[in-house]
Amino acid sequence: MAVIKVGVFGAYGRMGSEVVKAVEGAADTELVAAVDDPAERGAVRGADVVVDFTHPDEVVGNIRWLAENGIHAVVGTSGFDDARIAEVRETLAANPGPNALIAPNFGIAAVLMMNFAAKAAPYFESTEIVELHHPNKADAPSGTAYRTAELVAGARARAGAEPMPDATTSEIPGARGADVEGVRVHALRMTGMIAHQEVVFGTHGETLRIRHDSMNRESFMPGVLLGVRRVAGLPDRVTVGLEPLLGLD
Ligand SMILES: NC(=O)C1=CN([C@@H]2O[C@H](COP(=O)(O)OP(=O)(O)OC[C@H]3O[C@@H](n4cnc5c(N)ncnc54)[C@H](OP(=O)(O)O)[C@@H]3O)[C@@H](O)[C@H]2O)C=CC1
Ligand SMILES: O=C(O)C1=N[C@H](C(=O)O)C[C@H](O)C1
Repeated sequence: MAVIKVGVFGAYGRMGSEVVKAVEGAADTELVAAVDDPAERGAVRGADVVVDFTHPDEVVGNIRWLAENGIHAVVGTSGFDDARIAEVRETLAANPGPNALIAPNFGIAAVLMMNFAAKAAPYFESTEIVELHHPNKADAPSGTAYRTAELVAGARARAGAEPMPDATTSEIPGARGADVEGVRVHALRMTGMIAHQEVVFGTHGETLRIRHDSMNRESFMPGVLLGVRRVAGLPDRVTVGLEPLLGLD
C-alpha cells in the first residue's frame, strides 16, 4: 500500500489538531510535519499533500507557497470568494504539477445539505440562510453559508426565478443579513455552538427547512482524508467543494 506523506498547516488549532490525529491514525497516511507558524512552512518539504486549516488572511499565501514547492493542497480554511478562487487558479496555472482542493465544508452531511438546498431552491419564492457558529470564528458569514448562497443563487438563476419578495424600505443596517448574490445570510456567534446551518425556504402555504449540525470536529475528518487520498488524481488543477469526490453534481 502506498503511503501518502502529509503536512498540516494550522496544526495546533481546533481543526488542525484533529487533522494531525486523523493522519496519524490512518494506515495509508504518514504525518511528516505539523506547522503552526508561517515561518516554519519549510518543514513540510517532502510532503505529498499539505492540509491547511489556518486563517482566511493566511491561506492564499500558503497555497501559493505550496504550489511553488510542488505540494498538493487540501484546504479547509474559509474566506474564499470568486476573486480569491480566481487568484488561486492563476497561481496554480503558473506552477504546473500540484493540485488544490478547496472545500468550504468537509462534513459529508454538510455537503449533502448544500446539494439538497440547491435542488430545492427553484421550487420556492424565498430562500434565506441562517448559520450558527462558536464565537471564536474569525469570518462571517461562514464559508459554508457563502457557498450555499452561491449554489442557491445559481440554481434560481438557471430556473429563471424572479427576485425574492421583500418590501423592506426601512432597516437598521444588518437587520436583513448579508446579501450574497441576492440571497440573505444571517450569522449567529454563540457560546456552546460548533457549526450549524439552516436553509429556510418559503412559498405560498408551505415552508421547508434543511438543517445541518456538526456535533464535533472529528466529524470533518472522513472528508479531509478523502481529499488527501484523491487530490493528486483530480482532473482539474483547482477543485472547489467535495461534491465531485462524492459523485454529486
Ligand atoms: N472546511 C471545513 O470543513 C472547515 C473549515 N474550518 C475553517 O478552518 C479555519 C481554521 O479554523 P479553526 O481550526 O477553528 O481555527 P484556529 O484558530 O483554532 O486554528 C488556526 C491555527 O492556524 C495557525 N496559523 C495561522 N496562520 C498560519 C500559517 N500561515 N501557517 C500555519 N499555521 C497558521 C494559528 O496559529 P495562531 O493562533 O498562532 O495564529 C492557529 O493555531 C477557519 O477558516 C475555519 O472557518 C473550520 C472547520 C471546518
Ligand atoms: O470556523 C468553523 O468552525 C467552521 N468553518 C467553516 C465555514 O466557515 O463554513 C466550516 C464549518 O462551518 C466550521
